[in-house]
Amino acid sequence: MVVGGAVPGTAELGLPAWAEVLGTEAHLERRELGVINVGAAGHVVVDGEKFELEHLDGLFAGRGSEVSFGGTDAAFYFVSAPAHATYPTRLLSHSEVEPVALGSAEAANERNLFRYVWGQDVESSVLQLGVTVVAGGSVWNTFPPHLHARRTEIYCYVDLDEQDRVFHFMGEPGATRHLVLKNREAVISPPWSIHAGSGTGSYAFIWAMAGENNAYTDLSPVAVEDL
Ligand SMILES: O=C[C@H](O)[C@@H](O)CC(=O)C(=O)O
Repeated sequence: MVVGGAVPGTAELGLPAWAEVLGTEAHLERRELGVINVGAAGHVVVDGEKFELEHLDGLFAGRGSEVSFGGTDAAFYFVSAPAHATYPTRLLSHSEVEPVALGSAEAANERNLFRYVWGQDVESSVLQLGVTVVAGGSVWNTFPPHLHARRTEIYCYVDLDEQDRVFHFMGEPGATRHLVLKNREAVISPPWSIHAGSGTGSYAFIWAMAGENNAYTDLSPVAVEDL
C-alpha cells in the first residue's frame, strides 16, 4: 500500500508516477486509489473530470486513472493499492454516507463509523476506505479491538487539536505497544496487530485497508481480557 498526502496550494498537483518504486509509467497503471480531503474545500480531477470535495469528503479512483489535486486550502490524504480490475471513479460525500453508531458513552467509545468503500455499493478490487468520528466526551476507537488476518489497515488521525494526542495501541494482543500520534499522523497495522486508540481530545480518523479480499466483516474480535 502507498500512503501519501497532497497539499496543492495555488497550483494543480499531479499524482506522481514513482516509477522507481512502482515500476510503472503512471501511479495508477495497476493500482486503485482512495482519497479523503482533510483540509478545506478542494477538488480532485480524474481523467479530466473535476470532483469538488469538502472536508472529509472522499473519492475512489479506479485502476488506470490519471489524478490531480487542487484547492488553495485543501489537504488530501490518499492510499493506493494494487488492483486486479478496473472499477468506476466515485465521489464519496461524507454527508451521503450512512453512519453506523458504535460504542456507548458509558464505555467512552461512542463513535460513528462512515463506510465509504467496503465491498458493497462502491466497487473496488481490494481497497476499503472509511472515516470514524469519535463522539464528544468519548475517547476510545476500535475498542474492543480486532485483527484482520488477511489485510493490512492504516489509520490516519485527523481533526485533532494541536495540543492533543492519540495514544494508539498496536502489536499482538498479548504484547501490545503504543504510539503517541498528533493530528494528521498515520500508523500502519500489519495483519497480526491490533489497532485501537484513545485520545486526549476530540478526533476522527481515516481507515484504509487492502489485502486478500474486500469483505469488511472479515475480522477477528480480540477479547479485552486477552490483552
Ligand atoms: O475494520 C474496521 C476498522 O478497523 C474500523 O472500521 C474500525 C473503527 O473505525 C472503529 O471501530 O472505531
